[in-house]
Amino acid sequence: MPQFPPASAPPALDFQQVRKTYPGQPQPALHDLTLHVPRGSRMGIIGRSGAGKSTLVRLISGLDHADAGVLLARGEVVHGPQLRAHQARTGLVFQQFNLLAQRTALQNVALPLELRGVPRARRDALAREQLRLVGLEALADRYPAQLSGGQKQRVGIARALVTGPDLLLADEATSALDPETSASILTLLLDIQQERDLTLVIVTHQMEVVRAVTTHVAVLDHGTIVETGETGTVLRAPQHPVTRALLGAHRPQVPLADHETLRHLTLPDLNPDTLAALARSGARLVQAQAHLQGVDVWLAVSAHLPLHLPGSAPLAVGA
Ligand SMILES: Nc1ncnc2c1ncn2[C@@H]1O[C@H](COP(=O)(O)OP(=O)(O)OP(=O)(O)O)[C@@H](O)[C@H]1O
Repeated sequence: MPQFPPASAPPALDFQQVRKTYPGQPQPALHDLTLHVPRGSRMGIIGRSGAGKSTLVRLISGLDHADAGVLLARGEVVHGPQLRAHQARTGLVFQQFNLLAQRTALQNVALPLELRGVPRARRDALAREQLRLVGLEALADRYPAQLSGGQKQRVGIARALVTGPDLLLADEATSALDPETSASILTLLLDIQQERDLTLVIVTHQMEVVRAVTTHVAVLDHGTIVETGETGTVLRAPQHPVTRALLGAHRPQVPLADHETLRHLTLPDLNPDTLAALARSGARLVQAQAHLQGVDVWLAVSAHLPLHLPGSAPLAVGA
């Protein structure tokens, strides 16, 4: 189980009743948005297209400000002089990498230090250290055009880390990558988060990203958080239709008998007892995928039988 600081420690981020309306727009892009990101957590923020994810990223990163409500970072209001301090402690990883084409990998990573006036020898040493951390030390002198998508993202991550942030914000960081590269980048982010004890906020439209790495999740829809909680809990028993729809996006296409319905569950594991209990309940295992929170299973269930699993009350059959 992940360890979090005592409840008295201020959350890494605390949004209270935040609203943001773009000029000329009748509807706010964000409204009544309340969100707590515990320190040391890995928070996934998920939502469909247009839900407000990019707007939220802009507020968290301090690139834009809210019209109403309060945004606290590490217990302090992000406003005025605090904004700079917040930005200095927040690393950003982007979907399109945002590397400068005319700079080498090393020079890209060193850029935030250069902007802060760190002397060259020192910034190059620090940038090289970050490149080593992401496994790219040997490619330090290559230009972005000479790197693969995954390598570019590793450079982007090294650049985000070079100033020593305590909060890392990854905005659709794996959306432009193929599944295998995406998995390796998520593993890297997870390793770094644990090694450096960072708070990681991952904004994504992909539920599999949430499943793979997060400890907590917040579901954004029409500019507000409609469901939030520990990832395992939300995945096991999603309460909001949007969460269920996002989870159901990977519903396997399998033929079902007339008396069967397809049921999705997240189980702590798939041990022989669980498998035997599924068989006794007349449930047919259609698909199983292991991830950090447990095992995601799709079952074909006989509509007239409740599901009995070890350690849980009988589960009604439903969508
Ligand atoms: N600069 C802008 N001016 C006016 N309206 C905007 C602007 N940026 C976003 N919006 C609107 O705000 C709402 C939220 O948009 P946002 O880009 O934050 O959503 P998103 O969840 O990031 O979507 P996507 O996944 O498609 O990128 C949408 O209705 C969008 O049309």
